[in-house]
Amino acid sequence: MLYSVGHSCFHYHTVSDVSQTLLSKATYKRKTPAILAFTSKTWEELGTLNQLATNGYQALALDLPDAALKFLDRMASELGLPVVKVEVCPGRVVAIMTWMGTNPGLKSILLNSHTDVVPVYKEHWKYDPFAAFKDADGNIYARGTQDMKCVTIQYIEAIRRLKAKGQTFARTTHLMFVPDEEVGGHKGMEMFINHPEFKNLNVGFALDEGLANPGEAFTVFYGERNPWWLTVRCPGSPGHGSRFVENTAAEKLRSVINSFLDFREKEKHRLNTSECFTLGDVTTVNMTMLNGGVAYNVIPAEMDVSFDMRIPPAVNLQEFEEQIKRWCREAGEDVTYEFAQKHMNQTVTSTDESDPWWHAFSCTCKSLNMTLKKEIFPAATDSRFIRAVGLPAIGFSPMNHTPILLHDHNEYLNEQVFLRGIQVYEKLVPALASIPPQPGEE
Ligand SMILES: CSCC[C@H](NC=O)C(=O)O
Ligand SMILES: [Zn+2]
Ligand SMILES: [Zn+2]
Repeated sequence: MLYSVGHSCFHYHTVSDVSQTLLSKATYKRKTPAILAFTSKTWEELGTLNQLATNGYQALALDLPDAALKFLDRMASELGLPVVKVEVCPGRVVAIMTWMGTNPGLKSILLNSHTDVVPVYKEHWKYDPFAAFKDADGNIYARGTQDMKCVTIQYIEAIRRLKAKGQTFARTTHLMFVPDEEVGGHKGMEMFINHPEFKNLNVGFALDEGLANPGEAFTVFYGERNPWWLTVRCPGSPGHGSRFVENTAAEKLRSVINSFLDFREKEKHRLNTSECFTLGDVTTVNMTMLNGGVAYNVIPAEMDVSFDMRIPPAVNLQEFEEQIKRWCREAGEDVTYEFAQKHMNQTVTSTDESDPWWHAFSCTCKSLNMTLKKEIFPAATDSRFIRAVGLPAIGFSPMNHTPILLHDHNEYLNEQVFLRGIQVYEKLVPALASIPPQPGEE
């Protein structure tokens, strides 16, 4: 499932990925790619891929997004499961395979995975990142081995084994495959979660992706930090580069950068000095883009800086924004900020043993001698949309003894770890799908 765009040999898996890179090419250079890439304007401005091709961008293999859906169709027919497909946005299809329970009135189990992956820097890979090469140690190298093709296939193979054994369960299990996660889920899960077809699924509990754990334990995620992406605009007085002009954009910019990065240092220190903190427990701030200036000797009328911030659920978001406002005020006159992403939902999923879903999940893992580490997910997954509508969701990718390599060069997963993961779902699905009716159900 690749888009190959001529001129460069990157591989893309969503239209947004294509547009995001094209935006950084000449015509759109003056604008901020990451911000534009999340507005509907982007794609309309760019036109269709055919138009791009006539403008010198050769777009190849455009039918390839269908390849994932064709693959899923084949899996569904092998499993003997019906598939429903919903085009949530033009060209963005959510596919759902449904294994009906014997008591379909009960809330269902959702096994979610995303079909897109992030691009690669091919030259930094030991093997072709789209060939799934397995080395002598059984390590399978490919983009998506950890994020999250492994989980998709583990779900499918677990269901295949359970069905082959002739098992049935009271609750229905849905396998859902969504596009767009890697670029924010706005044209995937965020759209679908409010779609009548989603409500029809009658979901009671969801599993979605997590992260590898380099040690013996398995990490499970019961909440996520909220992503805030913002650009701070620093206007100032222009003038000749040889003079001491008052009220310059750069002086304000310096103050803004210092405030944000001083805070970054404090949070880093908090993380490094506390035994019990993980990345999900502190706020990260990274300066990711810097814009401004037209010539060496022209003091610019504006300079802008962008930050990627990730805020734990326990932080008071109103107070946090007040702090940002203060930093802007302190930087000087007319310093403003605007959000490209501002997630505000701080719902976390219960991991109390009295919660029937968590109880079934954790007891099953215990029975498999798995140690679980409960954490807040440091980045953002589609689970945040599931939790935002009030449904419990656990982020879990059964990979222990595995370095965290998602989005990295040479992403790999060992076949033994992968195969064990199938066994894990082979136990988890029956446990979850057999939870007896709860008060208020039926
Ligand atoms: C703000 S939406 C961004 C979603 C993205 N998810 C996966 O990497 C992330 O950067 O966490
Ligand atoms: Zn992912
Ligand atoms: Zn990812």
